[in-house]
Amino acid sequence: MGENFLEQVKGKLIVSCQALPNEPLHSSFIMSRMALAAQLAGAAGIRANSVVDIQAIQDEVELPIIGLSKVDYPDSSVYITPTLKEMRAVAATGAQAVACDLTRRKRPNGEQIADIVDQMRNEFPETLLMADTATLEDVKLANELGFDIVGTTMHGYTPETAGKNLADNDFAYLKEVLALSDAPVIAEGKVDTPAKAKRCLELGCHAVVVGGAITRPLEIASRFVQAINE
Ligand SMILES: CC(=O)N[C@H](C=O)[C@@H](O)[C@H](O)[C@H](O)COP(=O)(O)O
Repeated sequence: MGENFLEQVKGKLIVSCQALPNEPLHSSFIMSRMALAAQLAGAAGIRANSVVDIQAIQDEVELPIIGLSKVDYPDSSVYITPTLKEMRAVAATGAQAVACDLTRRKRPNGEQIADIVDQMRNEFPETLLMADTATLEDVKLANELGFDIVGTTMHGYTPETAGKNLADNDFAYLKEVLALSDAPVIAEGKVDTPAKAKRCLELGCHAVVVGGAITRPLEIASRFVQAINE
């Protein structure tokens, strides 16, 4: 299943279809239709949050899925598939890959990522593991733990990387990730134009994930309103 996923998305677009409870499009049905639009447009994969959304999307489209589960815990700022419980639940949907936060922040319940990875390899040997990283140190950790895919998902979204944008200086940070990572790199996070997506692939990324610029109309409309009001 895993190898096949990497083949299917190679050099292609993966569309992230996500809407949290506080967002206007929060609905598994709507996310499944977003995924259908992505499939009709020629995207090669979907990234989706929560077991219910993943299942709705699986019912609607044929595309392979990177699944995750965003959960807030009081004792940790890690929220993307933070514990073994969410990892198992997402893998059990049959999603081809499971993504989790791989920043070096403390995880909920004192869980250790190395233990989570060991357990997942035992229980779900077919499922690919994607590391959502923020820094080069995180990429090194992904190498050490043998993650199958490295994503730049958290770059710009941690206190350490706040204010940074993947596209800065013609993707200078992404180039460093590509040089360092043992695993195929998927560019993700603030890739908000077709030209940027194309550039990520030209630089050697295995695939590129685009989310908000395609599937978050509040974000898209706000950019227009802002530009007009400036
Ligand atoms: C930081 C975080 O929580 N990122 C999440 C990860 O799954 C999603 O909210 C993003 O939409 C996704 O990474 C795609 O990025 P963008 O929407 O910028 O194209």
